[in-house]
Amino acid sequence: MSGRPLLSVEGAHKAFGGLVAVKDVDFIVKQSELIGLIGPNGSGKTTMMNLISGALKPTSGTIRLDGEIISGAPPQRIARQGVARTFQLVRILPSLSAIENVIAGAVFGHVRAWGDDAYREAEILLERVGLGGRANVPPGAMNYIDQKRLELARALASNPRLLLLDEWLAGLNPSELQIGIDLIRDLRDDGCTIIMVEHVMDAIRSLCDRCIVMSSGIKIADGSVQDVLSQPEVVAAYLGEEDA
Ligand SMILES: Nc1ncnc2c1ncn2[C@@H]1O[C@H](COP(=O)(O)OP(=O)(O)OP(=O)(O)O)[C@@H](O)[C@H]1O
Repeated sequence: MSGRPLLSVEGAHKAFGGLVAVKDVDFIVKQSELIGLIGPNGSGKTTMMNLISGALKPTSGTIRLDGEIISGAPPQRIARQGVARTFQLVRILPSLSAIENVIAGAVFGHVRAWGDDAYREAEILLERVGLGGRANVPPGAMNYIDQKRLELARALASNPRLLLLDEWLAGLNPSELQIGIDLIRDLRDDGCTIIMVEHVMDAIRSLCDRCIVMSSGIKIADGSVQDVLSQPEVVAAYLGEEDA
């Protein structure tokens, strides 16, 4: 992948008291890459996403977005700088309609849009994620995959430079999973830069340019999916895990 570096993580370290969740992790994500961040349960993947999005401040280390330091900044500032995310447990505003949720993403994000412009863009995004014609539906009346689609549309509404997907495919049935994979593939093909934390290995295999493997807070592998998944240390880390 020949793009320029968009995200650089240098010596990222996060301790919760005596527990080190992320230990001196370094990696670079280039423009338009789709990176899988994988590893066994409790290996530090979500903590790493939280360090990038600003939900957590690193104990030490530096994270840069397009050369600018973002580590330690509040999450709303990092969102404005162009990092959008979805959460392991869907977070949408239940009292707002679908389209209002998407507009909220546009208002607080990287490329801010207001009024009619925001409405039109939100309609396009709803269409894009497969929710065309459902602008006025309250999220509570949607099934799980549609809520996931909505959260993705909200994240995309800010026109992010970097999209973080935290187990976005979790909990989908096999046919929904294929829809979800196709949707992420479309984003990738449009040049979106994405880090996806995922346990669904078929999705990692079919979507990712590269994957980074964490185990006990340490980055143990970084490379093409095929190479990484055949490394003995990675196999050992997954031993006993369902997806190994
Ligand atoms: N806020 C917190 N306070 C204390 N410990 C935490 C906190 N957040 C995470 N941890 C611990 O840090 C370690 C890494 O957790 P993390 O959620 O980052 O792992 P993960 O790889 O995302 O796991 P999973 O795949 O199960 O979601 C775990 O031991 C977890 O219990």
